[in-house]
Amino acid sequence: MMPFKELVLASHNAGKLKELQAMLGDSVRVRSIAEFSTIEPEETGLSFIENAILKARNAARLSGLPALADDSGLAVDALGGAPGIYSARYADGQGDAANNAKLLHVLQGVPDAERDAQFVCALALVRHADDPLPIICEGLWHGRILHAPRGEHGFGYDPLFWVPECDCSSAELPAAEKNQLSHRARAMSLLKQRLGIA
Ligand SMILES: O=P(O)(O)OP(=O)(O)OP(=O)(O)OC[C@H]1O[C@@H](n2cnc3c(O)ncnc32)[C@H](O)[C@@H]1O
Ligand SMILES: [Mg+2]
Repeated sequence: MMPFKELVLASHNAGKLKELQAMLGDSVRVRSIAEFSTIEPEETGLSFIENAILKARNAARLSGLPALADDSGLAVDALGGAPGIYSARYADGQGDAANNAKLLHVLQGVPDAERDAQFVCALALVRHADDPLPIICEGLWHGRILHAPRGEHGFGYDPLFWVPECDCSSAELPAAEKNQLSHRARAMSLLKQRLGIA
């Protein structure tokens, strides 16, 4: 049993919200942070975990509810792990298409064998804004950066992320399949185990 009936999802990203909601199912009543505020907190942490905690605390403070936050991104080996925690801001806040264009540009001429990457997801759950023991779960998804976008599903960097085990990009995977395999799916599966709702 989920230890509470209701929680707020601390994300302003529609793609993430859809995936998280699908993964949580009806285990808990999910509220959106958009009901409480449209202002996004500054992500000042140096790690996915710090940023996830910061977003969860902010949402719990605004809503008075337990809060679940997701901080995620793409770490490219050839770029020393960039864009990493800066994935959303890679092209200075110009959005997904600009982020993808920049990534393709900086990887121009890099051969397939050197295009390994992983999606990273850190989930943080706080019971209240000052929770001294947030629950943290992480998930990784290994793949490779394509030379051109493929597929229409998903969001963010999905059209550039080749998934070797599926022989397609993550934007070519139907939502239900991505939600079984992704970095977010792995982190959520661990969270459900921790909460005893697996
Ligand atoms: O912080 P919130 O409000 O949750 O929304 P955000 O979009 O700013 O989220 P992050 O700060 O965690 O940044 C995540 C970045 O990584 C990308 N990303 C994360 N998960 C992804 C996925 O499953 N598929 C494609 N791109 C993903 C996403 O597009 C963003 O550019
Ligand atoms: Mg963000």
